[in-house]
Amino acid sequence: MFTKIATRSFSSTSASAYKVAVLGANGGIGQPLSLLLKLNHKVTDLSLYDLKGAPGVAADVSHIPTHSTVRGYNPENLKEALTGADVIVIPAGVPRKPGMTRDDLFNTNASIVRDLAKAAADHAPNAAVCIISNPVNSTVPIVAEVFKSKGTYNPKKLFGVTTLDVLRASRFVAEVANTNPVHEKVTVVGGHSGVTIVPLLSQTNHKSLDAETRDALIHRIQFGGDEVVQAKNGAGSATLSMAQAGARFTGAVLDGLAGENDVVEPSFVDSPLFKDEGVDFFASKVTLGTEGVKKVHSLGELSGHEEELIKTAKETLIKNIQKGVEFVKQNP
Ligand SMILES: NC(=O)C1=CN([C@@H]2O[C@H](COP(=O)(O)OP(=O)(O)OC[C@H]3O[C@@H](n4cnc5c(N)ncnc54)[C@H](O)[C@@H]3O)[C@@H](O)[C@H]2O)C=CC1
Ligand SMILES: O=C([O-])CC(=O)C(=O)O
Repeated sequence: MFTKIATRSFSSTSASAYKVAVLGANGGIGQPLSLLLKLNHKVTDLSLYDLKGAPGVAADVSHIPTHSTVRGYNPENLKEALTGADVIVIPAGVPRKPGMTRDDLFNTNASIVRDLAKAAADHAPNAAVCIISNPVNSTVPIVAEVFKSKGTYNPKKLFGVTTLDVLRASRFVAEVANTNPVHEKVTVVGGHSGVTIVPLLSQTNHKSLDAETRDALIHRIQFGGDEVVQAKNGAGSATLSMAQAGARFTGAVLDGLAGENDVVEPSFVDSPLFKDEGVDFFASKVTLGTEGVKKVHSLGELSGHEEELIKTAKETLIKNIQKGVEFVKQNP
């Protein structure tokens, strides 16, 4: 069979030439994420950093013949890893084991994310920063506080990556409705843990599911991470699906930076939607542009049931966000 291979031309002066740094690149997410980013033609400089092992991942990934340079860095070269980065993706930190909540990761991951945020603020203050490390509802506010303390906070350039919830929603809704998940688009809003994850099924073609089916579907989307944690049985949490989610979200940020039109993905961002109620960060659809966040979309029309879910999500989010802010105040 003859397969037509698409050819593209590249120029080193192209407006679509970006340095992307992955912090935690030797991890379960970091490795496949680095692979997928090597396949993104907008990434011309892929910078892989970890406490150890990143040079090995870089050597491996660098043999893939796409038009990018790949370099691996150990802690003594963190500055070099970050300098000139347009986008920084952070999957550094420990994952869950069965029986743990994402919040149980706070004690370990808060300081990891704080320290990486300090380095990012010092060496790449204009980069878009995409946070994967859990608990996202708290680690994103931690990064914001660190950048504020250094006078470099740009709310348009900080993102909590909630794309895995979007992928799961597409997959799980398709399983219930017996449709092709590729065509299922579900907006997921709120945050990234349990009840803070709110899929807006009323805005899909599946608004008339009976209450029992709907509730089971929503529960599966909210607790999809637990399915993987339990199946991996102590060996970690989602890595491969998360790498795909992270690559998709990073790709969308790059598309936005490159000035492409109508780049829209849900993300947990510094949001005006519920600030007057004390919820400073909230995930909703975001249009991505050359300066990062171009527009934070409102939630649109909600069912009464979704209104209730959002109310519950906000109560937990306020506490999760406050915990991150307090952590930086107490442990600057
Ligand atoms: N946002 C989301 O949807 C998801 C988030 N996660 C979170 O992503 C994080 C990473 O998960 P995995 O890759 O499975 O864990 P992992 O343990 O396999 O990898 C983590 C990597 O981070 C590195 N690391 C630790 N401290 C570091 C530091 N100070 N600087 C640089 N690198 C450092 C480790 O050396 C390791 O290579 C966890 O917190 C997990 O909960 C996981 C799945 C989905
Ligand atoms: O469940 C976890 O701990 C990892 C995660 O965030 C997810 O899979 O959504």
